[in-house]
Amino acid sequence: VCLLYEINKGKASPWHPYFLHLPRSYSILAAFGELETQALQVDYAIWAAQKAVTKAKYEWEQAFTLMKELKLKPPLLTFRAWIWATGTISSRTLHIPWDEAGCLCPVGDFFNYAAPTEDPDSFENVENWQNEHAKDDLDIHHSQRLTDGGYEEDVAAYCFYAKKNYNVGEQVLLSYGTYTNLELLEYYGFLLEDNPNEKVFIPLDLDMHSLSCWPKESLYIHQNGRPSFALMCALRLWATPPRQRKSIGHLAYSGCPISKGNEIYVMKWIGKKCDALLKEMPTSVEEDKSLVHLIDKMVEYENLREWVKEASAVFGGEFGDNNILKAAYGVEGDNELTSLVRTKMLIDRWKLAVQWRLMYKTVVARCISYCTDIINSLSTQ
Ligand SMILES: C[S@@+](CC[C@H](N)C(=O)[O-])C[C@H]1O[C@@H](n2cnc3c(N)ncnc32)[C@H](O)[C@@H]1O
Repeated sequence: VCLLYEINKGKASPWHPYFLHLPRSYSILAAFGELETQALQVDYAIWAAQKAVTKAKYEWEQAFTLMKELKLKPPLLTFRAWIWATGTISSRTLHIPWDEAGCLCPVGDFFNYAAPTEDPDSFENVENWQNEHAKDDLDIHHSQRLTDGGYEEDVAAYCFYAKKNYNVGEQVLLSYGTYTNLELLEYYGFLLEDNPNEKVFIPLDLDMHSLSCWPKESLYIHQNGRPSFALMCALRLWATPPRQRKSIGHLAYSGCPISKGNEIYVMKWIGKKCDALLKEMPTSVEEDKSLVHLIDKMVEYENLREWVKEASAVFGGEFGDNNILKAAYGVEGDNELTSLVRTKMLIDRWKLAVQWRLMYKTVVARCISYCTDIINSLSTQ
């Protein structure tokens, strides 16, 4: 509300020059329509998008009376304006200790994102703990200075630190935190093709959850295809006959294989599950790759209809019933320019959704290879 209120002041706002440089739109999940949401294809991602839209609508409705009382101009009262403000806040604010809303920081928000490669608190880094602690003790001041940025009271300024030596002309990147691709989409409206913090969730049976004490969010597959520490523990325990679970449960919880047979059983289960998951998907990895390529090629077409015609000859499904055209041209009262801008934004979001599911499937496929390798190596031992 504060941001829209300030925008409403136009040139009279001291923030006006900054506002002129802000993006016109965001591809955050809350901006996803039905087409892009369904294009995610995976249930939990679809739910995340639907939840983001519902939450934004609810918050907009809650703020509406106040915004009317503040006499905001009608375009600033719309849901689109609300999504824009939400996107600005979620993708550009910096953390400050005295206000949970964070702050907007002109110039400070110029830094693009680079993923941190290691989460020091993660269970996945168990082997590194000892070394890390030793290093921390020796080098505590140094490591503190290696934080990317933060508000520093002594200088009353937000300070940023380069975490490596950059060459002239090289882009300086900042870590905003550890995010999966779905989280990056939700808060920032982009994703990384190579995200070391990606987590892929596969459907598990109820008893797998109830057997172990691991929270649901810890049962996932890493970007490199390896099942997470907790997922392996939970499945090893689940694959152990109930009467033995108590006596050898400690092995599972410490992350050790229980037996060769148990390990092969678990790997086979994950491999089969992943294989079935890929087969159930409406499109394959290869099809998604071609679709991303085709979307990129779209800029070469002068006319969207022409492009859709060609694309629907290659792909049935998503182009069927002229979904894209309907979504792009379906808003009454749009002039040609508005319609063009709207279409471009829609296609941007749609591409992100296709990229997201492609990454999901790529990780699932990597997991199948990982499981096969383990099974092969255990079988020959
Ligand atoms: C705080 S701004 C960073 C500067 C940004 N280029 C700008 O001024 O709009 C955050 C936004 O930049 C974009 N962004 C940041 N890092 C990115 C990356 N690694 N790849 C693609 N887009 C990125 C996303 O749109 C994100 O919402």
